[in-house]
Amino acid sequence: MNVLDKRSLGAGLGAAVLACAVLPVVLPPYWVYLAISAAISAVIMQSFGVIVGRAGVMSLCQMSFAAIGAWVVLRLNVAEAPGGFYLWLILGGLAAVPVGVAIGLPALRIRGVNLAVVTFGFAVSTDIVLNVNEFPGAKDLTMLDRPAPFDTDGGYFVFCVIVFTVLAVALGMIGKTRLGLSWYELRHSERSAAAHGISVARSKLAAFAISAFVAGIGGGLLVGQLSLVVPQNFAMGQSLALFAVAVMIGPHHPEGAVLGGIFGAIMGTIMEKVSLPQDFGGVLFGVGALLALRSGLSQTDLTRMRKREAGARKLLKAAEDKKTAEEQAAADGATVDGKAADGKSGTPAAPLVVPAAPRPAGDRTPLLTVTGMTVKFGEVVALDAVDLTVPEGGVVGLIGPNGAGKSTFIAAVSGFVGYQGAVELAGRPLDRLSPNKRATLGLRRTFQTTVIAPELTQYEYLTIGAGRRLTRAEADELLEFFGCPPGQVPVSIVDAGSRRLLDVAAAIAARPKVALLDEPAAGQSAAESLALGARLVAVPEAFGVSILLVEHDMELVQAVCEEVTVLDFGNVIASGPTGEVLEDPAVRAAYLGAADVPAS
Ligand SMILES: Nc1ncnc2c1ncn2[C@@H]1O[C@H](COP(=O)(O)OP(=O)(O)OP(=O)(O)O)[C@@H](O)[C@H]1O
Repeated sequence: MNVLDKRSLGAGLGAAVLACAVLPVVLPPYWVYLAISAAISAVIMQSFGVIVGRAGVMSLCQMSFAAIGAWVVLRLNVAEAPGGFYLWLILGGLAAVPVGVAIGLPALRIRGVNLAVVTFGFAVSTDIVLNVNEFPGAKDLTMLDRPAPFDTDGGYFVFCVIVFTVLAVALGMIGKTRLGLSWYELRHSERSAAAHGISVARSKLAAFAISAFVAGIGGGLLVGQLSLVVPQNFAMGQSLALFAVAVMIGPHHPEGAVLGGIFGAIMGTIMEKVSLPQDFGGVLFGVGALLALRSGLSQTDLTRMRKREAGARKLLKAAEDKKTAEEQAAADGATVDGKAADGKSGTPAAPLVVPAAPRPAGDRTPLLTVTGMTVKFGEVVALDAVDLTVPEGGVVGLIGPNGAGKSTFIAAVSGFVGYQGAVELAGRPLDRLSPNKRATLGLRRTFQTTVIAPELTQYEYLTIGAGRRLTRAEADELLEFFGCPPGQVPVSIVDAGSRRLLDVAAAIAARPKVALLDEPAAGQSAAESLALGARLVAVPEAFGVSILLVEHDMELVQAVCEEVTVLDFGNVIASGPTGEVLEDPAVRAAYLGAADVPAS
């Protein structure tokens, strides 16, 4: 846990203790009652925080999960089950979990508005079922008695704050795990998550399960407040209003959940005081949610990000100063291929090195073997029986003009696109495996368009990529090796070129057998591209990772790749040692144009 987290935890616990000590004493009884409602709403908000705020799933049925928690608590109360309220509360949360998983299943195939409709459908069904079947104890008014010492309103407020705090700490800890970080990645790009070996299905279902548990606890707490609940307490309109608050405020951060809880609980009273209809509060939430959806970030995300960015800019500045000094020293001593580094903002020191000479292919063991790879998109034959091998410890290139099929090749080999043919990694056939399974077996890839969650720091992104918690030293070594900004710097202020390098670093962090890199030099200056080349050449020895490089930058390809395969209209038109292939008249004619090929 870093210093910032400890500070936030201290501040959060301090605020909770203060609220418990002061509010029940100074507030009039009605406001203490409202404070309980706010604390319970804050708990339910945390369930939105997991599924909406972190995983980015549009779930409109959280109050239905809360209703399940409430139903179980009341049922156990009527049955006078052993264990008492505390145990019943947990059982209510647990009872919501399988339902959460069941509702999460459609999320594996559909997303966005369609998924929102499915979850809303569940909310409507729950509404109907609840209205037809009363809650246990409603008929004969079997009320729930709050347990001592939390039996007074003031005491129950303290209990609700304790439950909120325990959940907030637990969710904060989950948020730091790879599962928690993967939710942020899912929110922005499911394919990136899969490429990092994350099971999208498992990760989404876990988010549904945990959010349902938290909502179930919230429902049970509501029973403790009201002694008996009615269907209207869990109406679908409630889910909608709280969803809007969640999107607007961002309850995946505790301060957002508290704010959301307070808004949710007191908005009605405020509207009444200013003589506006109560529903007007919902309209305000809806407008706020629309604004947040447009920017893609909630209010607490933005506030936290600004804070983090302010601190990180100093680190970036220091890195830039260091880079300038290194460039100056290098410029005093030598130039690279006659070109000067351009000092692009936000990119830290890229060592100005002359690229390593290509190494002979030798008789190395084939590590990745692709045979007869054919991919068709309708009438378009994107790949036609392509063979390619990446040897152990090798860096090989895949080049070709725009539309030749290079990205399709990477997509097919990594399991994102269906194909005919065979892919073997270290002798193991991969053809029936999903992208995330291929990734966990040691086949990583990067994308031409890099999508990295801006909420993450670079350290956190490396953790996702590595599939395990890296030591600070390991992470720093990787970032330095690839010339990325310091690890604490949030992705939100890292420039596009550096994000690509970070993506490569994250792929290598997992120490896969083979990394498929799709145009990693795009967005880099000429000097940065050459520096990247020197790094890629060193990757097999430094990290034990072989590389397939897709690039348009011929100087980089020539400097880095011992062998190269050329595609044109999905067909291999040449393959072999880089120098020979680039001299091939067929390659020059079909693809490069003589003027583009640097003399070797
Ligand atoms: N999802 C898709 N649906 C239909 N056609 C596709 C799809 N993806 C790629 N293609 C087609 O397959 C062919 C190969 O495209 P691909 O993106 O693999 O080429 P590329 O060599 O990576 O090009 P570039 O260098 O521009 O990235 C192109 O004709 C492209 O239009």
